[in-house]
Amino acid sequence: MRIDVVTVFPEYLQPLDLSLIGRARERGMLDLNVHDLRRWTHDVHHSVDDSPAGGGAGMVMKPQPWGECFDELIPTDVKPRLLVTSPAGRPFTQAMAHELAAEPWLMFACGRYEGIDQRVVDYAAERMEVTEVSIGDYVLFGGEVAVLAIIEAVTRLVPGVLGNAASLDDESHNDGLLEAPAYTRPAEWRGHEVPPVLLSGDHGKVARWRRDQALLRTAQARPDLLEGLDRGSLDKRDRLL
Ligand SMILES: COc1cccc(Cn2ccc3ccc(-c4cc(N)[nH]n4)cc32)c1
Repeated sequence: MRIDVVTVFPEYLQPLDLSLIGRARERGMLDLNVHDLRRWTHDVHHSVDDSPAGGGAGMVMKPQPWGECFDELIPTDVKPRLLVTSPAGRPFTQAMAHELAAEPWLMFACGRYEGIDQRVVDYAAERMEVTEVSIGDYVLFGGEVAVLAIIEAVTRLVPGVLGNAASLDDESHNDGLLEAPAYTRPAEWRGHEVPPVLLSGDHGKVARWRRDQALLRTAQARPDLLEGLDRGSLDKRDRLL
């Protein structure tokens, strides 16, 4: 998978040099490149913003650097899927993470200020698939933190990036439920015990306990997820809960 990120703060994306994503890049599983948008500016101040048309507070990212960036990075015959993060975007979910993990080439445009001139999105949409994405109903300073979150969620689904594939099987949101609580050693810590079933060695009982905990956690924290659950995925025991 190829990923390109365009930003005026390339140093914000340095965490992508670390840990499992960093290892996957070293191993050639991810072709991930971060580009400084100011590379496509020509004035002495390398300016990327201008006053908002129609007035108002703040500044807006001007279209010219973005257009020249696309001209250089995107050939005529092969197009990436362009993701533009925004508070007004489509909510990012685990389902979208799986959708994006199937793409051969993703490009992320990180906005700043009050956002990017809309014509950049409209121009790009004439040439490639563009999706505006939100990671939550709150407003960040810019797109970089959202892009880091999305890239983590997407790349951990790319085969080989996450060492132990089993980790993907029973994680939160994978079966539509939140994950059961996790424990490790010691069996007792400051008066808190590991639930005895987890030390029983009975894999059937452990699986049942984890399923029950996942359903209870989901019902408590995210009842909305239960509404969307395919009833067929609930077995008889589930329905008793
Ligand atoms: C566009 O509308 C805006 C209005 C006021 C401020 C800002 C700040 N800002 C600039 C670029 C940018 C990109 C993404 C986000 C963002 C995404 C999520 N989920 N929260 N915040 C915020 C961004 C934008």
